[in-house]
Amino acid sequence: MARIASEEMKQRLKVYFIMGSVNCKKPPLEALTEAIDGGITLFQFREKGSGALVGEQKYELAKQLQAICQKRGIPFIVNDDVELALAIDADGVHIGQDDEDARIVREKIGDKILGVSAHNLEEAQAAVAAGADYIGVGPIYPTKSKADAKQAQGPGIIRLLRDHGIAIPIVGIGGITAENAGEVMSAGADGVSVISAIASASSPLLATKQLAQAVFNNE
Ligand SMILES: C=C1C=NC(C(F)(F)F)=NC1=N
Ligand SMILES: [Mg+2]
Repeated sequence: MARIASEEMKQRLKVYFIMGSVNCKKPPLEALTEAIDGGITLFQFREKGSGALVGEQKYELAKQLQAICQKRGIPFIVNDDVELALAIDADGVHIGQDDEDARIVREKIGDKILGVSAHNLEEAQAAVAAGADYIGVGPIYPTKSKADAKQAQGPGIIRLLRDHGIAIPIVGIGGITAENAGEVMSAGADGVSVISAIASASSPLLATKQLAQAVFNNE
């Protein structure tokens, strides 16, 4: 299997749903099914925060969510946990600046998708050099989903990266909703990623449709 092409990565990043059991109003399997029906293009399993599952329970939930994604042709990305990603043969991993070094992770996962969080130009340049397939840039707006989130930077950070020649696929993250997704895309992002906008919606199906509409109206 070869590395994912940049163009395909950009298409996959359009409507990127990130979720774990602690984020969901509905049962996780239901929330994911509705999000897929609503048009997400990529999924990340992020089992993190107080009350998150660990060990066997985390493994089982990952397998169940992965099975739903595989049936519907949605790539399955695992956050942080490279060993879990390898154990279940996930489609990729996402790592932050405080996780394992991106170069080491790239060696471990071969041609699987590698996403790296970046908060500034230096981190973005380092992620490109390490062989990332995409970078997650943010938090764009204030977020409640990540307890240790950095200061929100606004969509201008994405424009700054593009103006400084960062051409790698970029997904914005942090407090993104159907209302502000358009300006994130206009700033030069290839897509938007969300947790609570879909996971805590009373209708993840409707929330996803509205978010997808905002993204595709501003491609
Ligand atoms: C902290 C994160 C930052 N960005 C992303 C993504 F949207 F996938 F790029 N995922 C994360 N878990
Ligand atoms: Mg991390």
